[in-house]
Amino acid sequence: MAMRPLRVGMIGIGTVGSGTFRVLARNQAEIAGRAGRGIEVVMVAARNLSRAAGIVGDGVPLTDDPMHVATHPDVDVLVEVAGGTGPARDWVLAAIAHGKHVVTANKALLAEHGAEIFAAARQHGVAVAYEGAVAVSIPIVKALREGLTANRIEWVAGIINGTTNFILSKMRDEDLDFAVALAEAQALGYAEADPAFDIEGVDAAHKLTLLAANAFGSPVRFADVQVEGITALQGVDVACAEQLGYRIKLLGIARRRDEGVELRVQPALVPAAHLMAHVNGSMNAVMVKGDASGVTMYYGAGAGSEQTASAVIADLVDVARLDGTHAAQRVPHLGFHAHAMSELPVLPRAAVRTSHYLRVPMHAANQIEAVAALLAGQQLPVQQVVLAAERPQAGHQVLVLTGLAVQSAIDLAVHALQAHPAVNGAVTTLRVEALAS
Ligand SMILES: NC(=O)c1ccc[n+]([C@@H]2O[C@H](COP(=O)([O-])OP(=O)(O)OC[C@H]3O[C@@H](n4cnc5c(N)ncnc54)[C@H](O)[C@@H]3O)[C@@H](O)[C@H]2O)c1
Ligand SMILES: N[C@@H](CCO)C(=O)O
Repeated sequence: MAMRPLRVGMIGIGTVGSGTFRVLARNQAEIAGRAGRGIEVVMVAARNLSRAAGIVGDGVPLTDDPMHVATHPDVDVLVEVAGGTGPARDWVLAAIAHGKHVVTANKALLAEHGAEIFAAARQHGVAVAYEGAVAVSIPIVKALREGLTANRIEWVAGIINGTTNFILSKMRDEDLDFAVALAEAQALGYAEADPAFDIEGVDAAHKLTLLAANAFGSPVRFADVQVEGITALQGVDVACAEQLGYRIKLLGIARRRDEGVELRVQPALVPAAHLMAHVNGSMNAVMVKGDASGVTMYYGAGAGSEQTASAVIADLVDVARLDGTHAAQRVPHLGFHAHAMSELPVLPRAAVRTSHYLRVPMHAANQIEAVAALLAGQQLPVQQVVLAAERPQAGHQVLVLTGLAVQSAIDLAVHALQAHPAVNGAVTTLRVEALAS
């Protein structure tokens, strides 16, 4: 006997919701063939009901009350694609309490309330699936949680925000102004409702929180992520990085060290020859280093309507296949079973060890020696000290690439440089990431 369709209640029918509705309808037969049964949207909550009707047609009941969908007996699985954290937490917890599975693309919700939501889901034996929340079209949660389960994961690093990568690419390739590039990303549906989440690195930090938990078996720890966005990044550094053979990318990095884990989102220099340097526009890429697998790399769209729908629907297919199994027993929400998860100390900023780029503005030309002598006195491992190419308005600049050094040593060197009479203004520092081993 054919199984009855999986009945979906959806909250939000904007960029992601409308894409999900469209792809579910277009690929109905393939999706049902994979899921073992049909997947039907039976109810949608929207703010603007007439706009929603234009997307879903007459056949799907609409409401402006999300809680009605979250708790309705005809709904088997709640798809939360409205965004935000406060009300979304209430809807999701209500759905779980009513025995419903949840699929969400809302990384802010899970980064902030994941511990509570996953605990509730375990208690009620339901799934909370969130592939669409991280690097949308790339099945990276699945890769970490299922494909790489043999490994002790050493690090995860990547470009995990489409909007900022789009802006950086436009600034570099088309010399487009930051604000114009951001407006374009918003018009294309890539940016968060509040784009400060993208450009300040917060969205990438939300995603990194979920990746790190799946990689290391540690609870979601958003508050511990060191977060730096791209708003303070200057065009001159993009050009100077190019001169040195690097490109600047906003990276999320979670790395296991002997003393603890690094969790950080920062603009960083990546070697121009590295694959990561060639991830452009709204594309994302994630690298994972496992002790057995070695380095693996995943590439795909990082934002967009149907690109995110692809992941949301994959989660729905997983739910459709559960068929009465206790969801958290089949695949734990964060890759590890709850009893096997453990807190890991997070390294403070001062203890993070990487190579660094320094741009030192000088009063006069040809003052490389002054900078080199000062850095030698600081016992900083220096790999390269060169003059920046002449740029009108940029003044005289010396560029430095260091070897591996902890942040506290860099801070001391910058302090000393700042006090040097030959130095003319603020020294800029950025991390350099080899992303090699
Ligand atoms: N846009 C992307 O590329 C993308 C990718 C991955 C994840 N996400 C995440 O997916 C979620 C939705 O993003 P989006 O881009 O589709 O946003 P959106 O603004 O395009 O759509 C959200 C929709 O939800 C509706 N909504 C909000 N609050 C509501 C409420 N109380 N009741 C009924 N409807 C409500 C809004 O009116 C809007 O139509 C967010 O959590 C976002 O972070 C977005
Ligand atoms: N605003 C997000 C959407 C995808 O999560 C981004 O640009 O990456």
